[in-house]
Amino acid sequence: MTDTNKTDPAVTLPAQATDSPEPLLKVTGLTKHFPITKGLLRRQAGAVKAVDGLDFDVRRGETLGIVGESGCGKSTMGRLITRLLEPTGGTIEFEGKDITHLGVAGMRPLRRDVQMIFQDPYGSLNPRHTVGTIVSAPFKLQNVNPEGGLKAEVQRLLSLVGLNPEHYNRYPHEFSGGQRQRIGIARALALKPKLVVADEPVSALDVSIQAQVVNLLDDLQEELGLTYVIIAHDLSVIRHVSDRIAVMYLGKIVELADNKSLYGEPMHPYTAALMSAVPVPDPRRRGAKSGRILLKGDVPSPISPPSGCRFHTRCWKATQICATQEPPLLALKTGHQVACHHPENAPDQAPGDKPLPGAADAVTTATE
Ligand SMILES: Nc1ncnc2c1ncn2[C@@H]1O[C@H](COP(=O)(O)OP(=O)(O)OP(=O)(O)O)[C@@H](O)[C@H]1O
Repeated sequence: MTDTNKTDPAVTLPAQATDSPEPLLKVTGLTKHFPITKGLLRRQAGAVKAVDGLDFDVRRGETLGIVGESGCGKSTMGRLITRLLEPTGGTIEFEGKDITHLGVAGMRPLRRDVQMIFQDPYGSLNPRHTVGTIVSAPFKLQNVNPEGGLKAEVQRLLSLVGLNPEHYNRYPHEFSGGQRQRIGIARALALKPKLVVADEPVSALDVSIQAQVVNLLDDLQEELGLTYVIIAHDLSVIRHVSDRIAVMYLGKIVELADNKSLYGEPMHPYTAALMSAVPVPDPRRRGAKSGRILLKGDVPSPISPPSGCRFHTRCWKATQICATQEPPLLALKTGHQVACHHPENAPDQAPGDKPLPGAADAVTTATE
């Protein structure tokens, strides 16, 4: 089956307000430690520090991209802010209301406002249910009777995401990967949410289909005034969709900036390394000496992360202070925060500090 990215221009939902100065979501000191238990008595022997003190806002109408290597805590963060996971510490405020520890009943109205799109468009759809049943489910769960009837509303949503409304009675296996992700998007948008958290929404799709789904998300945002948090390990997807971007490393945000500033003048050495590893698509630049920074070694374990700056064990700029003092996330330029003692493209925060032995060998550089 072919995948189309056409949305029906006749179908619109009211746009949500985008001019309020209050952030839609505010996260302070957000932490999630998964306990590791041992023995018959399941004594706690340690913890996986998956998310370890995050501070950020999501503004109305924006797309905040979250990027970082596998295991840095992106999905855990997504599940915390949608309250699918209970945080260990910190606070989550949605429209100024503290929702950190709301129970099932308290969360009920919020379930309409905050929706999640998952990575695997097949695994997240029940194969025994028709598309009609899948997209109707949020209405039934929330006891919502749409004007004009449920079937008409579901068919309207299917056309909104570029699917044929006649396919209401088909099953997920009858659709392509991209179309299945569109079904997941229709389900997420059913109750007109204010915030949509998409965890790797295109990484399971063929590259040729990825752009179509990314463009659909873009179109729907404009049409419906949605606010997105998009989680991805792929820097080019994040660059394409995001207004602002948070870079995560081992459970922490190491850099947070607007798209242009982050890609134009990255400040954290980790961000610089991530970006220099992205292949250059422009054939004219392929032959140029781009000086790619190749990080050596693996990401350390989140069970016992390195002291001080968590990146210091892989950083070519690391000095004594990096091993002992955790750098705070500071705005070194307007709208550009970084947690680094020795940032790129900004004044050194600890000039004259002694380099750590072997730091210079933490990377190799490659020229193409
Ligand atoms: N339920 C859990 N119990 C124990 N550890 C967990 C649990 N969920 C996640 N983790 C661990 O927390 C850390 C962060 O995982 P998370 O899935 O949030 O990272 P990620 O950046 O989304 O990675 P990926 O892109 O591979 O999904 C990892 O070390 C992971 O093994």
